[in-house]
Amino acid sequence: MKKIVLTGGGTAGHVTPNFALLEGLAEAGYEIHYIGSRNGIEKELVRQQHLPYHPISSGKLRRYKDLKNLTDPFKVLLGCVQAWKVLGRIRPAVVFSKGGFVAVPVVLGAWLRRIPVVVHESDMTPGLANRLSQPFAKAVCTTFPQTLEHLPKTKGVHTGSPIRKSLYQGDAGRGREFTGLTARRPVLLMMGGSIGSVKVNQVLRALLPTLLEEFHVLHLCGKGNLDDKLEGTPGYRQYEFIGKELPDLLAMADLVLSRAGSNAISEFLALKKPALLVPLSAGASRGDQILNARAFQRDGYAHLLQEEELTQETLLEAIRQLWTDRDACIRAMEGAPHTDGTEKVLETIKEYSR
Ligand SMILES: CC(=O)N[C@H]1[C@@H](OP(=O)(O)OP(=O)(O)OC[C@H]2O[C@@H](n3ccc(=O)[nH]c3=O)[C@H](O)[C@@H]2O)O[C@H](CO)[C@@H](O)[C@@H]1O
Repeated sequence: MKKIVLTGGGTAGHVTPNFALLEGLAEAGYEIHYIGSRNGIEKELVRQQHLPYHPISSGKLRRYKDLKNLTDPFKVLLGCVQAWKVLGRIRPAVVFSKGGFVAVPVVLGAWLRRIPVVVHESDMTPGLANRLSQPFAKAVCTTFPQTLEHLPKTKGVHTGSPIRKSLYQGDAGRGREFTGLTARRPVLLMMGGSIGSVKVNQVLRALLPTLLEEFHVLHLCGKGNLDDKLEGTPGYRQYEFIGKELPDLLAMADLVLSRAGSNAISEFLALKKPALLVPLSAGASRGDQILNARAFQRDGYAHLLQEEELTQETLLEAIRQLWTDRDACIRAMEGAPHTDGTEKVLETIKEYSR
């Protein structure tokens, strides 16, 4: 039986797109394995998918410091040896990497074993792990067409972002049952990226008394960010991270307030959810979310509020403005050329499997 090793981790955005491929890979006859870190978010997410999980050592994730992401060279080297060994046991036909720091040793291990590697880059410009992986990959799939400019002509393939099928199967009724918010009122879903956003959380929470007069608010606030004082607030529900109920919560949502992580915004586009994006500032990141959000704003799929301009007043005004422009946003998204990269990524993987 043909085998495939999936890898990627550190934040959910480097993991969840892999899951969109599972059904198609199984249909194509691949036995699927996952290599991830010992303690990263990918471990628990992959366990929920019941896939064989092979943990390796990986350099510490020091976010936003670019090269320092890989400053633990010993652990990275150990990870390479471990990945090389695991790959020798599994002997996959191909490795698919969704990036993130754990992916680099796996890509190197695969290259040493002459196993073809396909990488996927979600952001407009390639992240550090993918920049390091690119020379060892046969192909680099991209969410945005503009990313091809940053890649060798022979390797870049614009595919779009793979979207999990389950996201299309959400049911608002089930969501209302789960949240207990049964009254008919517009629903604002706030998603701060897979780890939440302390900054947006604070402003949103300060604004709640006003917002709750107009909306129900579902708040995905990130691990460790629950606010006990707000438990029981009528019309408001907070969750650290939502797993299998996410499709139902998205189905309930009329508007989304979100960071501009590439996978999250690709999901809003695929589901035609008008979004107000507050991208992570360039000071706190390499600025990828700003580029993502600008592209979405330009195409009319979302509204943009810069973090530097985020106050209770601007947030309230921007939410109200999006509510007014909701139909125009949905129309723009309905006209988007293609919004789900699953099939194209699967084709690329099959093409390069040995
Ligand atoms: C802080 C940071 O480094 N962010 C980066 C990270 O974002 P991050 O890891 O937050 O990834 P995204 O926002 O792209 O995706 C988040 C994923 O988590 C899922 N989700 C989220 C909340 C929840 O409760 N349940 C759930 O399932 C979303 O549906 C989505 O699939 O990787 C992205 C893709 O490389 C980049 O664009 C972001 O800039």
